Amino acid sequence: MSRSKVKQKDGLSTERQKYNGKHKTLEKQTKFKQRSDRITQHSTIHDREKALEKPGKREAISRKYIKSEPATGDVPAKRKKNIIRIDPHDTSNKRMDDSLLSKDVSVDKEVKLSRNALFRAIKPTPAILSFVEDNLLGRRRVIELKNAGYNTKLSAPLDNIPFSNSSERERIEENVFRNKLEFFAAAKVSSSFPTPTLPEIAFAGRSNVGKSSLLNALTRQWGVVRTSDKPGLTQTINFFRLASKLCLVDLPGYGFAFAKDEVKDAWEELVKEYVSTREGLTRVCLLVDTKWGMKPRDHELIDLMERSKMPYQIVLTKTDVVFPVDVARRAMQIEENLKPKSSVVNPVMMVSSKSGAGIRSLRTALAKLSRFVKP
Ligand SMILES: Nc1nc2c(ncn2[C@@H]2O[C@H](COP(=O)(O)OP(=O)(O)OP(=O)(O)O)[C@@H](O)[C@H]2O)c(=O)[nH]1
Ligand SMILES: [Mg+2]
Repeated sequence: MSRSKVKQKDGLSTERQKYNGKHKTLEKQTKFKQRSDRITQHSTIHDREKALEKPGKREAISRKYIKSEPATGDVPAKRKKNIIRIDPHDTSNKRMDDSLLSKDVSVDKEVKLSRNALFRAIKPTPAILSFVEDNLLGRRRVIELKNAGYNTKLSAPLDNIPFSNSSERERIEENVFRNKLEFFAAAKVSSSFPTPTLPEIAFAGRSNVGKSSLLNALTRQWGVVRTSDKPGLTQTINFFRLASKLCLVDLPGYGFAFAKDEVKDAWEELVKEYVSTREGLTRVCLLVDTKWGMKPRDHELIDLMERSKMPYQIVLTKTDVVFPVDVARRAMQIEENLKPKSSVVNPVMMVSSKSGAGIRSLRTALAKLSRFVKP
């Protein structure tokens, strides 16, 4: 046998071997597939039987199998789409008060806008504007406050430095407000008011306007009178004594507060009674939030004080949250509104218990009311 024939034979045998090998693997693969198909079929039937035993899952699983099973010829029925057609001329479903409501909202908006526009139209006089600037009232940057001598690290800065070189002011304040403020009585009903032995100055106003904070700032004793973010913290009439000079009275706020209506009404009645009948009450400081201005409840109290001839002083609070020009506008607006009133004490005072602006001026004005210190 020649070498080439041997090679050919060898080649043929290897090809056949290869073919046989391939054939065998194909056979193996088909067998394996058939067996796995049988297993899955078996397990499917087994699973389905199992699922049928569990009543809760029965429906869900059977739906799953129905989905996965090939369609057996019948075409699934098409689901009908629910189309809602709205007839533009049909008014049966329309709320009868729809048009009324929308009218109300628009009227409200108009009133609001016009009030806002009226406020913006107020042109503050140069005198008020320069007062606001000189006393660092209105929104300020920390750097400005630091440059003016405020200790911005304290929650209640001690003083408004620009006024500290007046010796008369210092003398008056030394005598009254450098004394330690002590809490001495709280009253929930008028019969338990303490006997009036000292001239009293009361702080009234809506809830959360900053009455308690102002008392702390005036006496430089942060924390003596409790304050809170939540309107309605002060719920009784609290009396504080400044040695034997003055009595400062923290009143519960009226208007919006986190309290039941009947409780709020009771506070309001108590405040009204105190303000109109209390002997020894020398001045009421009516606090008004600079941002929001006077509200109907403030006017109610003003009317009461006018009737009982009780002198009252308007104090704008939280001046640090609005622009200086708006502080000036608010002061002008209030002075203009209260022009016809006879018991109001002018001018309107402006303070910020947070930055300390205006505190010294108010302290001086109030110290003059003390029986022992004559200016
Ligand atoms: N930015 C700013 N916040 C202030 C100022 N004064 C008070 N606040 C904040 O206003 C909130 C209410 O202050 P309070 O002093 O408790 O107010 P109140 O009028 O005594 O409130 P009631 O006791 O609930 O009637 C607190 O979170 C104070 O920190 C202020 O001058 N500036
Ligand atoms: Mg309070």
